[in-house]
Amino acid sequence: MTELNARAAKLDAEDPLGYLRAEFDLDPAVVYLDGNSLGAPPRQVAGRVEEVVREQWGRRLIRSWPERWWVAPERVGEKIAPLVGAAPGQVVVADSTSVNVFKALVGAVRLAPGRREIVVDATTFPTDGYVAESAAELTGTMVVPAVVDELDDVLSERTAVVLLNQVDYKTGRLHDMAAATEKIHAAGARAVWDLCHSVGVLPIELDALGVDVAVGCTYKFLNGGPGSPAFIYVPHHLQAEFHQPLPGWGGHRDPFAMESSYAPAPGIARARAGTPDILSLLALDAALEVWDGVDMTAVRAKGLALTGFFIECVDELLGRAVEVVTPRGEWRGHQVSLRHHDASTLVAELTARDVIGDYRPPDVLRFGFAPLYVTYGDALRAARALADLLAERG
Ligand SMILES: Cc1ncc(COP(=O)(O)O)c(C=O)c1O
Ligand SMILES: Nc1c(O)cccc1C(=O)C[C@H](N)C(=O)O
Repeated sequence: MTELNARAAKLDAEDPLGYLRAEFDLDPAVVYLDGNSLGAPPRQVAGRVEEVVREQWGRRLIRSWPERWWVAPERVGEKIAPLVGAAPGQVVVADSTSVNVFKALVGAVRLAPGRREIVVDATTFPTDGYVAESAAELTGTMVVPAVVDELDDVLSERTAVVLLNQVDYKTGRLHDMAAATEKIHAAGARAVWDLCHSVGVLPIELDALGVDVAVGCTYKFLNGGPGSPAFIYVPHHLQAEFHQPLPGWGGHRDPFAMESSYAPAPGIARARAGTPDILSLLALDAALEVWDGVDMTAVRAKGLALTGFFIECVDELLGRAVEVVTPRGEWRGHQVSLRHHDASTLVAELTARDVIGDYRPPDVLRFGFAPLYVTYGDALRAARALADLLAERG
C-alpha cells in the first residue's frame, strides 16, 4: 500500500461525517465528483416522491393544496434558512435561480432609487450576466463588469446593486462576503449574492452580514434533484419595500381571493410568482433531512480537508501535467479545478472509467467534493485515474 493509500484509509476511518455516506443512494463502483452540479440522491427521496404522488396527489387530489402544498415554499425555505444564517421568515423556495436573480436584481435596483449601475462579477456563471443585462434594460440602468478583488475601481454613487458569487463556478475561488458587502454598503449600494456554489459548503451569515438579497440553487450541494427549485432571501427589514418584477398570484397577499389588482403578501411570500413545482419541491424537502444534526463547521472542515488531500494527490501523482486553478489556501469552495489543454477529452475518458467530474470551457476539469458523501478514497482514486490516463498517453 502506498503512503497515499494509507493516508486516505486513515482519513476515512477517522472522518466524523463518514457515517453520512450511507444516507445516499450511490453506485459503489462510481467515484462521484460532480455534486457541485447535480447532488446525489439521499435515500429517503425516492420513497417520499412516490408517497407524494400516490397519497397526496392520488388520494387527497386537489385537497392537498390547502392541506399542505400551498405553504410548502415557505416551509421548505425555513429548512434552508439555518444553512444560510437567516432567521425565520426570510427565505422562500421558488422558481429557478435564473428567475430569482431577475427578481433580486430588479427588486434591489428599486431599493436604490436614483442610481444607475448594476455591477456584476465579470467571471460569473453566464445566466447571472445574461439576466443582469435584461434587468438593466428594463430598469434603465447599465451593467458594469467587475473583478471581485477590485470592487473599489467600480463602486461609486452611481452603483445601485452589486451581484457577486460567493464561490466562483469555474475556479472554485471563495470570495470574502463580509468584506465585499461592507464595501458595497459603504458606497450606498445593495449587495446581492448568488450562493449556488456555497450553500451546503460553509457556514453563511446573511443576517449578520446585512446582505440585502441572496439567491441560490438547491440541486447542487443541497441534493434536491435535477431542476429542484431555487431559493431567495430577503431580510425582514427590506421585505415591505421589496417590489419584485414578477407579481404573479403566488406572491399576492390573498391569492385565493382572485382580486383583479396585485397587492404583495406582507412577508417573504411576496418573492413567489406562480404555482410551486410540488414534486421537485417535496423531493428537496425530503433531501434536506440529511442536514438534521449536521454541524456546518464540520462540513466545512471536511470539505477543505478533502479538497486539500485531492490537491496533494494531484501534486504527487500528476506533477506539472496539470495546473491547479483553485486557490490552495482556505479561500476555496468544495471543488478543485485543474487546467489542461485537452480537458474535455480527459473528462470524457475519466467518466468512461467511472470517475465523474465535469468540463468547463475552454480547458478546465472540475471536481466537486460534497463532504456528506465523498470519501478521501474517492479523491485518491480520481487523481490516480487521471494520472493513469495521462501516463497511457505518454
Ligand atoms: C452561479 C450560478 N448561478 C445560477 C446557476 C443556474 O441557474 P438555474 O438554476 O436557473 O439554471 C448556476 C448553475 O447552473 C450557477 O452555477
Ligand atoms: N443546472 C445545470 C443543468 O440543468 C444541467 C447541467 C449542469 C447544470 C449546472 O448546474 C451547471 C453548474 N451551475 C455549473 O457550475 O457549471
